[in-house]
Amino acid sequence: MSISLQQISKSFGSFSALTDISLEIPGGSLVGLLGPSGSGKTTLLRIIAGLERADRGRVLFDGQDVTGLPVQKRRVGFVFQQYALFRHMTVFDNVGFGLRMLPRAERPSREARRARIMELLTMVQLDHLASRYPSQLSGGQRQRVALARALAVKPSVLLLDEPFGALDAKVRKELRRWLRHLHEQMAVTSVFVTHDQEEAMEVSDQVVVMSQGHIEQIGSPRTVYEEPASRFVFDFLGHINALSGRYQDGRWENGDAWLQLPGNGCPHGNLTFYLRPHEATLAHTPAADAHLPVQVDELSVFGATVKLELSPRGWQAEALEVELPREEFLALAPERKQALFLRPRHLQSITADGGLGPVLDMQG
Ligand SMILES: Nc1ncnc2c1ncn2[C@@H]1O[C@H](COP(=O)(O)OP(=O)(O)OP(=O)(O)O)[C@@H](O)[C@H]1O
Repeated sequence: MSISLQQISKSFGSFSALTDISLEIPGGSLVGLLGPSGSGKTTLLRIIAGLERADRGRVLFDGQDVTGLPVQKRRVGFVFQQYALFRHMTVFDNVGFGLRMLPRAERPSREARRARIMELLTMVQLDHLASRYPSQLSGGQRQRVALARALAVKPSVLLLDEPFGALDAKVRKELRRWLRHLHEQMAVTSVFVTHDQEEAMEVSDQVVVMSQGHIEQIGSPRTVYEEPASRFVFDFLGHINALSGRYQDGRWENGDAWLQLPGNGCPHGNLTFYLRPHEATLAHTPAADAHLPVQVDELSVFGATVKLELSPRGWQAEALEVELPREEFLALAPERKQALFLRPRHLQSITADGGLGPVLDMQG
């Protein structure tokens, strides 16, 4: 079932929560709505569900206008962060609840319901816990029951609002992979809300980045990360280091720090660069084209890349963060408090009006 949102706007009193949102969600895809708190993700999800009415615009399911249809008639399944399972019902009865509530004409027989429930419980790998009560399950298991329950009535659209938000990091990661896998099996059009970049990037076919009630960018995880359409997207997806200074004729300066940049494409005057942590190297001596003295504050020696927190020496910048491949880190063998030199490989310039300017690649 494809979903088409056409020029959706929604205000709460004088506050505009969504402004002119248009979005095409292909049938069978898994779309992540990503944005900071208050950007309108949940409101948009509720409008798709029919739990909230838009002030303007239309919602279409497979080309059919469902704008005026109430939630019960839209065949949507939900999973929320704190999905309250029925505490007095077993896992089996929780999953079967929606099926029992169907109008008599649509309700499957007792045997068919039982088969469907067991099929779903097997799919979420909880068939062995069918007779437990929610209080006897872990948080991750409860969310899997919630998901099985949402899928029981064969929804045409599955909506998930921060489904793993309340769980610890390890369980979240497991459930993400598992949701991806489940989605591949079921191919039900799914929209999920998250403010966690990693989650959106790992799970979604398409990411919709939202800010202040509008869409900043729609694209594959790779596109939004590698080709951000705006400064907001660049900033929001992953950590950035901001290097601000004065630029003239290819040379950028800030206190003792300077860069001799390729080309001469930036406007003279104040100029800020964004630098991703993995797009820089560190050395014991400055390079011919980069003199950015730093001191090592913290090292996080965990996994295939090593994260270093640095502070500038003799120039002004917020604390800097650099990620080095493990071999590069071992060859450099830096220690806390050690003085080193930072060399960017790839810089994104920011224009005076706050937009994205030219990208500069340092030679070599
Ligand atoms: N029923 C309501 N009445 C008044 N304001 C509301 C209502 N629902 C949402 N808002 C406001 O609309 C804005 C968008 O809220 P929404 O819940 O959609 O954001 P969100 O991106 O999902 O945020 P979060 O990640 O914190 O859940 C917020 O500023 C919120 O305070």
